[in-house]
Amino acid sequence: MTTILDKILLEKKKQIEIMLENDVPLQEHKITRPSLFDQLYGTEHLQIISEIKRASPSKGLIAAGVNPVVLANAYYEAGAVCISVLTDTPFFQGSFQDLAVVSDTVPIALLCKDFILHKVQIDQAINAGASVILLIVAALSEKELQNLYEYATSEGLEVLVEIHDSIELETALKMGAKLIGVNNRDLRSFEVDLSRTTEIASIFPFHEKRVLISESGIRNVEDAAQVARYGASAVLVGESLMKIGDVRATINDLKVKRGVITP
Ligand SMILES: O=C(O)c1ccccc1NCC(=O)[C@H](O)[C@H](O)COP(=O)(O)O
Repeated sequence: MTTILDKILLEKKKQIEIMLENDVPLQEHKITRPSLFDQLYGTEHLQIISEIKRASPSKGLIAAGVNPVVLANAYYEAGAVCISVLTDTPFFQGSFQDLAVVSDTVPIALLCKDFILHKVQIDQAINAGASVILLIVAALSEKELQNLYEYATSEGLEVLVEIHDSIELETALKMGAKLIGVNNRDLRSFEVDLSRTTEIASIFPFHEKRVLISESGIRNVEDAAQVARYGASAVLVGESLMKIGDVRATINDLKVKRGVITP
């Protein structure tokens, strides 16, 4: 059966062909944004990676007309540790233009949230001002993952490696990932389950100086508290923040105290 992830990756390959034909060169760059890892490692309180998300395959339109500059400023002033910008257009209605305007607006860590399969996308992310990229274990072979990871870090980026189960955790650990995100959403079935984070947390090597991030499906302070209790350093939140009126109060509420417990 063809899943949504298969469809996204197929479309992404077509976009990569076009990017390669257009040959946009990597610009001279020096990444000066604060390190996401440094801010998350050992944090006492859960930190918030706030996402700009206009639409999604699971929810359709969320906030199509959002102004990314206004929202990025609100996230920054509310104390988000990082802003995640979805740059995929066909499925999320985002763009590298969104990333570039957010980059011009805020000085904090900036995540290019896309389905990266080729280094040309990493070049685009850098050109648009990202300091962090996402690599999804389920979308790449181990060799591709390693090559893209090494290329991104050699260009000064941090890499958030996204996993969904213990086998993918093994892959991420083997390649030396320091920032590891558990996606609570199954990208094939859309099912969201926060116990993905608690299960991974129970086998996560916190003592090895690695950071665990819980991604997707965080709707309220109870959800935040659940993943924080198990040692997550940050949550990546999209839809709930896009729909909420008071971003400042919500981000503040989500910054609950962390603790590492064994389930
Ligand atoms: O959000 C989706 O429907 C989706 C479907 C298929 C692949 C990826 C998808 N989302 C990307 C993300 O990882 C989320 O935008 C991010 O973690 C925030 O999730 P949420 O807070 O649940 O909006």
